[in-house]
Amino acid sequence: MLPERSRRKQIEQVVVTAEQMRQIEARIFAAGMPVAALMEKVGGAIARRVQTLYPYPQIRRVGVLVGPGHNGGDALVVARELHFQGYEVLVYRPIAKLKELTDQHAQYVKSLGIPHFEAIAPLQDCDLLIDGLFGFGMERQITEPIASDIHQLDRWSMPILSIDLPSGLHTDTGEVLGKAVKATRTFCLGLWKQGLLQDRALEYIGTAELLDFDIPTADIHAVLEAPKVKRVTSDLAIATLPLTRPPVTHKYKQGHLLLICGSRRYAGGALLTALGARASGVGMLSIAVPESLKPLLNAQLPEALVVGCPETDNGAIAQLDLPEGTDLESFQAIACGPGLTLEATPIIQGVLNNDCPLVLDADGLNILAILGTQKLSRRSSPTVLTPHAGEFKRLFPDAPSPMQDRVSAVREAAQTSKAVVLLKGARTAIANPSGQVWLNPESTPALARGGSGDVLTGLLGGLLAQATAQHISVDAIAACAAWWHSQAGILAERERTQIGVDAFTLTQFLIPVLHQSVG
Ligand SMILES: NC(=O)C1=CN([C@@H]2O[C@H](COP(=O)(O)OP(=O)(O)OC[C@H]3O[C@@H](n4cnc5c(N)ncnc54)[C@H](O)[C@@H]3O)[C@@H](O)[C@H]2O)[C@@H](O)CC1
Ligand SMILES: Nc1ncnc2c1ncn2[C@@H]1O[C@H](COP(=O)(O)OP(=O)(O)O)[C@@H](O)[C@H]1O
Ligand SMILES: [K+]
Repeated sequence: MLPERSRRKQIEQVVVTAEQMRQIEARIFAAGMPVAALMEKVGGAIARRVQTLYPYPQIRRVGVLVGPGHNGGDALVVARELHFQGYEVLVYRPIAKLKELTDQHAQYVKSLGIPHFEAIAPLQDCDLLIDGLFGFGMERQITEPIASDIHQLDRWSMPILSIDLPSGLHTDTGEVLGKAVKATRTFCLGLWKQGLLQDRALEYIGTAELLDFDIPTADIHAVLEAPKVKRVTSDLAIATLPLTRPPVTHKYKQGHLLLICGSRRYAGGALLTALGARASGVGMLSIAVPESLKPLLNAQLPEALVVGCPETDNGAIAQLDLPEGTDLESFQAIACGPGLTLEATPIIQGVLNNDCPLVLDADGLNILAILGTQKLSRRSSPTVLTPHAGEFKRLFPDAPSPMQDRVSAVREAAQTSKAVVLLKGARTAIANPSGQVWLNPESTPALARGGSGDVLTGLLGGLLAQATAQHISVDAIAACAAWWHSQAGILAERERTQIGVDAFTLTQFLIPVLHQSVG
């Protein structure tokens, strides 16, 4: 038996599809756990949590939405338990034919005098709704009259608690199947369902939490073979950070990062990338910028080695002018792209042909889209691409749309390009060429602001440079950078409101949030 804390840490990292959850459940039932006993255990846990969050008598009237499957069965157990705790419970049951176990619960609940309604209107005056219409068995579009009834819920103002996932969402892709419940809270049962970590599901989920019901870890491992989908938990990210150094070391042993960024037109991008890199703790930071940006960078980052490069007429880098005795392979990592403009194409060609771990962002990606991602498969060092959805579509026009199933999109992009791909968004998704996917579970729309991606590029470059000697996988480093970046956004939002998180401010929260997270 794993100690509770360690078990909790492990299961918080696991992400499953509906099919994987079915297989895990099937193993538990085959081993002898009665289905009815598990439903009782799950329903009981939900009911206890409801009583904590929505205590009687502040909340008196609870409407329970019951579907035909075991999601509805769970909801009926909750209905019964809340009834015995004094709540006034009403059941909405739009589908008459129920699965056997669900039907038994429905009969018993009815026998207790809890009213059942086919229409939604009688639930209008409830203080709380519990949504047990459909869970991971949701398999087709929601049709009338249920679609209109769910639509009606949007006009009501009481909180809605969804069991497992908001009814109407596809468990894996987060797609709305016709119409979906907009929950205030979601209690995800047992293991995180992949759909809850997809951008397009976010406005339906509300505050999500995992309700553990003691799935044996052996069953999880038996079903989830690598490559897996993992949630980037704080524990995972912190374990990847270069937090402690050996007592005897020197700056070049702590990684040397080269940033190549900026143009006369986009000076700020270079600065934000550099400030992100600074926070990473990288031992040595070199920054190649057009000559005219050198004074700005020197003034803001006195510790960095700023390399002023010859410029094109428009103020882009015309060629890299590295110091005598230095070439691109002298660095542990190179990060380039922010603010370069398309005139820097020869520079990108140069870094692609070199053997050094590489992060490409912004114009680096726009140039790569023109050159073609096939170029990457010839590289012997790792490449990380950090596109937002627009850049992603230009780079990978044949991949699934990043606006839809982001897990499939990022996985296919990494497999075809042989790069680690970090697809930015509300829930950033990262994949490596072997199909491993990481999903960053927490962030804030405060980050949807010009320049915040540049900060991530510098931060990631700095982490990559420090990790090259440590044999940490590049996708784990990218996941760690995404986690750190969004946690800084969350802290900055808390202290400064959502509109107070400009990209420069974000850089100022990278170290405080780390300090807070690692204690
Ligand atoms: N055995 C148990 O007691 C456990 C139950 N759990 C609960 O069971 C749920 C999964 O149960 P089920 O597999 O029964 O599936 P669901 O309860 O999610 O729904 C399946 C039922 O809905 C019907 N259905 C699907 N889409 C429909 C649509 N668009 N319109 C009308 N009907 C539709 C199906 O024909 C089926 O009868 C989980 O989400 C969870 O709530 C598990 O979480 C924990 C273990
Ligand atoms: N709605 C959102 N919720 C959370 N994070 C977001 C959201 N929108 C954008 N972000 C994050 O903000 C950053 C924006 O990066 P990017 O689009 O490259 O902007 P820029 O190029 O202006 O720096 C990414 O890290 C992305 O994940
Ligand atoms: K549900």
